[in-house]
Amino acid sequence: MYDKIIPPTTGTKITFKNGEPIVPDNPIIPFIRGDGTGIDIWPATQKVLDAAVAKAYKGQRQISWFKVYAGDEACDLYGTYQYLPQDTLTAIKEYGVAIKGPLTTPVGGGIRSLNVALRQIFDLYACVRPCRYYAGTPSPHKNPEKLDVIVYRENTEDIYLGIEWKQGSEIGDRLIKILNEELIPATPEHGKKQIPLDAGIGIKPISKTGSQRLVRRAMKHALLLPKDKQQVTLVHKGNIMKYTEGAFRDWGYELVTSEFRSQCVTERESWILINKEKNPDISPEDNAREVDPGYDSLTPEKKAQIVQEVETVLSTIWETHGNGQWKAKIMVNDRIADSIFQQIQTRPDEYSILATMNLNGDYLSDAAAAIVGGLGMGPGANIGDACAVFEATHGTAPKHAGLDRINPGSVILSGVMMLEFMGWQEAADLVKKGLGQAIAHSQVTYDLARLLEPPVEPLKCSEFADAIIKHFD
Ligand SMILES: NC(=O)C1=CN([C@@H]2O[C@H](COP(=O)(O)OP(=O)(O)OC[C@H]3O[C@@H](n4cnc5c(N)ncnc54)[C@H](OP(=O)(O)O)[C@@H]3O)[C@@H](O)[C@H]2O)C=CC1
Ligand SMILES: O=C(O)CCC(=O)C(=O)O
Ligand SMILES: [Mg+2]
Repeated sequence: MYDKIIPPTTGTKITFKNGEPIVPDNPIIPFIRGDGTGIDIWPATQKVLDAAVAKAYKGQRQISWFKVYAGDEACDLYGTYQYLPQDTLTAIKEYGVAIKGPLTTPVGGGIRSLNVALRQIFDLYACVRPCRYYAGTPSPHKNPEKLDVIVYRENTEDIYLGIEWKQGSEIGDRLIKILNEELIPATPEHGKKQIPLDAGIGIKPISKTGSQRLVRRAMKHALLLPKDKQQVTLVHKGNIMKYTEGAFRDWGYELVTSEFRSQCVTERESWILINKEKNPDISPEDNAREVDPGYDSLTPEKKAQIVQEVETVLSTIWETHGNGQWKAKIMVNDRIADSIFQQIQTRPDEYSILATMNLNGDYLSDAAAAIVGGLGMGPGANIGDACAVFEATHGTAPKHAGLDRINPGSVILSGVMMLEFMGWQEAADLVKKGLGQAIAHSQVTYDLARLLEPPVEPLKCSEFADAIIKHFD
């Protein structure tokens, strides 16, 4: 079955039923060490996870690690350009849950991202990146503890599908010609616009299916959160990209108000309900005027549409959501992408789950990680219905590779997410406790040490792992 790797002789595989993992006490879990600082981070992570499982379950449970290859390490073993060997794909498919270090992607040419490829091959459509603060972590923000968000990033489409044509390529030039001469003139709303002849071209597909399955997962996650965190914000740039990002927002609202109708309220619905709660006799028109401040200058058609919206909300959900009942439901709102970057800094405690498309989510997860301590503190998971691959938000940080200095926190916390996904909460809690205590005692790697005031002597990557384990007790 495998060409160059041999699975562990002990352990069994994790299987999936209805999208949920069924986990034996001795699961086989494939891991990819990763390029660059993967060489430092992975051993530290494995040591911490093994120690936590051993302490939590006293031998009743353990992980059988299965080393699989991708990136530079794979080329060393399998040959030139064998960045993602079939063995690795077979192992991840077979064992269902895997964890990986970062993999290099060249800029401007060369191979396409192996990280993105894994997400697409296994249809890991939800990239889940929690950003929460551990007390004592230095941050450029005054109140970093106020940020506690989970980025839910659509992981398989958008510009990351990688359908692009280089400037000057034959097909790229043909496409521009067809667009300029046929398709754009045939679309009146585009007027006389033309694509510059020396442009590179990328395609940004955003599908209804892809958008709605991501939002569905985000909503299911919201239901598991404490009441005051039950909120999903649809993040988009739909004012500019109307039929991709704008459609994402509309499909998101469509999904939540159909599949989660009894469990959620949208922000606009809440305004309509509040208006009636404050003034039970308010007319639909006055209610519409309150909901849309520019109402009086709108066209008659637009006014009628908003009045209709008010009437529909009141006739369909007043009984179930009115008189304050909506406060106990998941709040679904939306924000334009550029504004959410400032909102998570100026009003962090107003947000919880941020559901968005691939590119926005990529940017937003690095930005949110920065607030709670930087890329050394940014874990992540790529989740599908039959497979999950856990990995940090950051990349290979090549200038630190092999120096035993990088912060392994993000991959360790990705391991925590994996343990939680497996239902091994006791082991996950031990790691969180150990990591939290290490940071609280200023036992940190260079990235956090340099920000502490006064600065402290940094621990090595491996020493940080040891400090975490010591703080299990
Ligand atoms: N999922 C994946 O595997 C990903 C892969 N990549 C790939 O990684 C490569 C390098 O990308 P690059 O843009 O440099 O981004 P990186 O995330 O690798 O690193 C950028 C900087 O972030 C800080 N940083 C990153 N990781 C850590 C950590 N664990 N602890 C502390 N600080 C950290 C370092 O800052 P400083 O030096 O200032 O301390 C580092 O120089 C590229 O090929 C990219 O495509 C990128 C993102 C995700
Ligand atoms: O695949 C890559 O090299 C970068 C991906 C990335 O930045 C991310 O997923 O956050
Ligand atoms: Mg990124």
